[in-house]
Amino acid sequence: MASASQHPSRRFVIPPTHELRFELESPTDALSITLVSGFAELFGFELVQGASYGFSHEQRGAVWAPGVNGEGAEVEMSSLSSVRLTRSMAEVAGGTDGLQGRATASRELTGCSAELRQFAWNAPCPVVERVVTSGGRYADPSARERALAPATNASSFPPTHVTGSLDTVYVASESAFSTYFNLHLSLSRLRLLARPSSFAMTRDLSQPDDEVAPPRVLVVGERGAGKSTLVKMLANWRNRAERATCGTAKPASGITLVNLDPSDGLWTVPGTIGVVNTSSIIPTSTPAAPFGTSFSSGPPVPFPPPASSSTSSDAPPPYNPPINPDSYAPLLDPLVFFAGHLSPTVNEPHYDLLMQSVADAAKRKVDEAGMGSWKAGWMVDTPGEWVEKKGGGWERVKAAVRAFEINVLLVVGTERSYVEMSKLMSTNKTVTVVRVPKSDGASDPDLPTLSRLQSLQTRSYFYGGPPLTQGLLSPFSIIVRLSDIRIVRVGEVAGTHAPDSALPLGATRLTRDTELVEVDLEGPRAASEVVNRILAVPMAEEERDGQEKVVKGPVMGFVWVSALDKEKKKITLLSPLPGRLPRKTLIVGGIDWIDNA
Ligand SMILES: Nc1ncnc2c1ncn2[C@@H]1O[C@H](COP(=O)(O)OP(=O)(O)OP(=O)(O)O)[C@@H](O)[C@H]1O
Repeated sequence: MASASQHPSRRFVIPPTHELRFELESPTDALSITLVSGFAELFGFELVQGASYGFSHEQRGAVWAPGVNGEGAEVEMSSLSSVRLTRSMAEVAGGTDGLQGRATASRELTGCSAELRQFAWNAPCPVVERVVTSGGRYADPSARERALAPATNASSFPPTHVTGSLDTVYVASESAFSTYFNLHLSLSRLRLLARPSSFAMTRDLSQPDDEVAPPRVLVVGERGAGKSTLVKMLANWRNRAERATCGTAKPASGITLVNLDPSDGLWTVPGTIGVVNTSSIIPTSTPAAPFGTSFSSGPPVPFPPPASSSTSSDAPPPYNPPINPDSYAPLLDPLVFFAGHLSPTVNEPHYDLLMQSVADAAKRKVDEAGMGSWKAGWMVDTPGEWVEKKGGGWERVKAAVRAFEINVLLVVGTERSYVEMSKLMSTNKTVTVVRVPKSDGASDPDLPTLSRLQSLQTRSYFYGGPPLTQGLLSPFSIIVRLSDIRIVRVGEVAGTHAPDSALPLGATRLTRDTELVEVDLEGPRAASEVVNRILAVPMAEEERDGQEKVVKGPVMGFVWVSALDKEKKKITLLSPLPGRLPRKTLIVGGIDWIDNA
């Protein structure tokens, strides 16, 4: 095993309220940061001294020294090349032998110091073993052999080579985080002042409706302005404060987070929106799971899989999970809705229905979670397109303000957007429009990066990982008779029907955008419509609950179509769970994925 002393380190000093920004430029790069002394946090997640935090998959981030007791920070970085690792990156990164020594030395010199190490691995995702039980059947017998064969070096994890250098690391003096923290303090004050109405407390009709609402925040801003990061920081700060004050007698209450951007793929796969109530403090390690993961895809396996994965002498050693459990994305229990497309504009009527369903679900979650959660309010993250008037973005903002009973509209970024949003809300006296600056470190990833990330998110849903955040999952390949399922889409495929303006005078369209349209699985276009597509499994059962609930209700999970055999009238699906599909009706959208593991 490569020891820590083999990796020379560089140190950076972070003065109080400054940020150390880093950016992993290649999908094969990885980095670990160790806080050696002092106080520092990463997007609201406090770093523990001596513990090692890993980053992967083109993650960008910033270690912020909040300036506790006026102290700054010192950061040490190691840039490695062509070093051969024999154990997992996390284990090397987590090795504390050399680091503790530096910590002591460093603490004497300055208030805080941290250490950065960069790694790279050959394969972005680990494939150590896929377990096949009697419940799972492989359509192609060789697929089973392939799946059971030990992973080859070409696609192995742990990493075998370390290359590259940490070029994109710098200390930034202009940080927006102090402003963000002040915003958190203002929101905390609103939470303290919040009071349910006397009527709601007593159910006595003679009591007035004198509610003082908690902060219900809608965050808007251009793509890559740092909206999701801001939501995460505000949620982490709130949850840290709640944990610090609630004591041990009762569990900490959560805050409700809503994501309305289908391209984010926050908790499951891209193409979804959803809501979660959480008291977790969310770490940052990979953009594939920026807000934790959902366990709807099966239990994570945070321990090494059985030794069968390394029977051959060439096989890599078994997967070792990160030593530092704090770097795991926490398991959350989100309610997820399938929009089916990466942009809300593809089928707006359907998206609007889903947004209303998410709003109803958020209110229900808050009611169920108790007074602490009610006072925490909620934070709603939105797609970047919404700051633009063209494309109906502003209409969506207004609709979201109504649906989520928003009282704080947070504009991240330009003054122009702030002025426009203020005008938009000028008639709504209950909404306060607040502008916060965009962090210079936040930026919109380019399209290839985005599509790599979206593919990784889908892969993580089925297989688990990425390695620094989660254990390994074992999806099943199942074969289903075409007569046993009904694949539907919501509305016609975009672009295949004439616009309303082109219809003859007085004529209306036969299929509405919110109606289920069955895909003819034996028709000539069937393969192009479903193969390599993600299908959502709705919670509602079409025959029992009706179409409407399928269209606007939440989903219980996803399967992926790997093959369609029209002659044998069978379809092959990759499913997180073995056995029969829980629903006959499956919803297809436009989310493609190739399983190139
Ligand atoms: N201060 C910072 N330093 C370095 N990187 C940052 C900083 N703030 C945000 N980032 C990074 O910038 C990228 C974009 O941030 P984020 O996803 O929060 O933006 P967004 O506005 O939600 O984007 P979108 O509209 O595409 O969802 C992310 O990779 C995030 O980690």
